[in-house]
Amino acid sequence: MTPKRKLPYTDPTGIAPNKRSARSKPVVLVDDTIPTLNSKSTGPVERNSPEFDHSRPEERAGIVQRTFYPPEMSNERCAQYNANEIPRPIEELEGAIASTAQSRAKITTGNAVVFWFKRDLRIRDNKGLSLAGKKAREAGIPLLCVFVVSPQDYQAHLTSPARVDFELRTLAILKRDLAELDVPLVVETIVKRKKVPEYLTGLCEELGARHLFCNIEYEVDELRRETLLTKRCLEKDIDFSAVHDDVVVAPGRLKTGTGNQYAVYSPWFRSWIRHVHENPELLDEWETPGKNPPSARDKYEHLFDNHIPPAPENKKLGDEEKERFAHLWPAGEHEAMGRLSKFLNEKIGRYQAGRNFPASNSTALISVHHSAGTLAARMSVREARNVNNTKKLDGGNPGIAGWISEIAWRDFYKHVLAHWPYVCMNKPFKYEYTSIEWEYNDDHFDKWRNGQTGFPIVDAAMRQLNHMAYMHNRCRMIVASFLAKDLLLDWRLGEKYFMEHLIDGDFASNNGGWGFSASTGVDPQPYFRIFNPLLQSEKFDADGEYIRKWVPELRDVKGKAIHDPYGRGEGKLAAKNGYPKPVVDHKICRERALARYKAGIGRDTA
Ligand SMILES: Cc1cc2nc3c(=O)[nH]c(=O)nc-3n(C[C@H](O)[C@H](O)[C@H](O)COP(=O)(O)OP(=O)(O)OC[C@H]3O[C@@H](n4cnc5c(N)ncnc54)[C@H](O)[C@@H]3O)c2cc1C
Repeated sequence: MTPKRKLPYTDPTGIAPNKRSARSKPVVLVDDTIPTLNSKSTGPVERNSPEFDHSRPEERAGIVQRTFYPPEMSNERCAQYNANEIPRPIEELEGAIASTAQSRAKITTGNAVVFWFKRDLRIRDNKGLSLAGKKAREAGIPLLCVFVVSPQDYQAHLTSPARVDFELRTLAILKRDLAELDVPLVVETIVKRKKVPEYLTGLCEELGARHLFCNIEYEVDELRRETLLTKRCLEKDIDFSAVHDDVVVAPGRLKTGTGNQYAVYSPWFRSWIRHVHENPELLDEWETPGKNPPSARDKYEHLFDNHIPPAPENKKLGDEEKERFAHLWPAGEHEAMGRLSKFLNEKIGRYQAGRNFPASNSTALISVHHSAGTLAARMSVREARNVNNTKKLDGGNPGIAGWISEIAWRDFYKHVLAHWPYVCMNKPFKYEYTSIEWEYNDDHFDKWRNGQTGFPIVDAAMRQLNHMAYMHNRCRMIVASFLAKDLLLDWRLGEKYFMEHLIDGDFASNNGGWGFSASTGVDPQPYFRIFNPLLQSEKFDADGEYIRKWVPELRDVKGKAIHDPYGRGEGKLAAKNGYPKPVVDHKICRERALARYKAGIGRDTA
């Protein structure tokens, strides 16, 4: 192990130690005195000492959830993935699909075809469902659908209660729509996530189904589960088909001239555009399944009777929250289509000019639908192209081209996740940044999450998140940068908080966004480019409209002082209304972050 050096420390509060109040006293977020699962020593060890077990704070802060996962992966193993020395979960799944293809093709149809819904909660333009429907129609047998509620998966994936509620509301709509096609939707709660494959094979056996279809999810656990299912199903004479649907272009299809994966968005995007132009069928709509034979109603009456369960105990919302989220985020694919058409008809032309300004209401507010799969990304790109004056995805109206390029970001981050699977195992894409010394300061983290940092743009954004389970993209970047660079808190604390609160929480996009902001991700932006929250605020919320909406204590602050009331002569008014002073000094923090990043990176590359 490389010896840890003492790190330069500058107090970011800018207050002399003897003048610090109890409020600014740092409190560790993790308890260093409790021995860890893999620690040999029993007493506390200095963070900078060579014996310090770096997995401890991560585990105690709940970043590495040891109930479900092993300790943090080593840099050596990340390097092995990058050197193609160990197979990636996506390669294992694709390998299992290919190696079983011949045997699976010989399986004759049984009494029914089953489709397993996951994060693809729609009937329209759903590839896996469409293929399942086609198989059933050709064999003249019914299509049956299933969704598994897995409380452990919700816990392991940090799914927010708002999102669980959205999914359950969507399932009720989906069940009703499928019933109109005489297709039942079974919604079953399986407490232990490891039991899901067994439940699915058991269900197929019980129903006499020999074909099970689903769409692929790109997180590691899910890819491994589907690999296992491919083999287990075959042992039971069931053909399990997992297909690419969540993205426009499947991961692994775009390669650089030297045959490598792209790790930078711009060249990847040019390649994505070229690929879709050359393969326009990628945007074609998948056929909606037809009606089941009339006998299905009677035969599967018990399946139609099945009810949508309430949210699991650990993901329940209060009554007021339930009402608020149902009002803000109506569920289901009809709502998604309605939102999409309204955006395309009324707003997309202004998208490029307005998308960075949080008060301008210029974006589609559609991410929850892409994320829960109530809307296919493919459908969004196709419909946007259809309202343009060219078939070129990167031409014509700049608003349309710009919007399509944002959806491409979503594809990009899924490609990154599939090719660099360790990002799903708590490691940064730039794994050599693992040794950066992060803070685990309770007080700072509390202020950040509650919108009490004294930086108006940061506080407005965090309050938007806490109220709406959503935050504008520009603000996501600002608060993420503030957490990682100004507070120097472990960026994974912020990543986790986002997942636990966003209704549109999506592992790949969230991880990608946090990696971008903390400079630990795929983006080539160097760590020394640090967002200045004041400049961001002045540039993207010049009139303070967004701040005034979310921070009522500052509603009466006039002019430019809204961005920094204590620094611009409105401190008295802010203090009278209970608005806090800045928790840190940005200039000092900037220097501290530069030193820490430099030291951390140096430590691992030394
Ligand atoms: C730190 C951070 C965390 C994020 N976490 C998530 C997340 O958990 N889930 C999520 O869906 N998005 C996430 N994003 C991306 C982005 O902020 C949201 O997708 C966007 O704000 C959604 O609003 P909209 O639907 O109005 O987007 P629009 O601007 O209308 O964009 C259209 C669609 O394109 C996709 N998209 C847009 N921007 C991005 C982007 N930067 N990365 C990936 N996809 C994008 C979304 O599906 C979005 O619905 C994150 C960004 C950052 C910086």
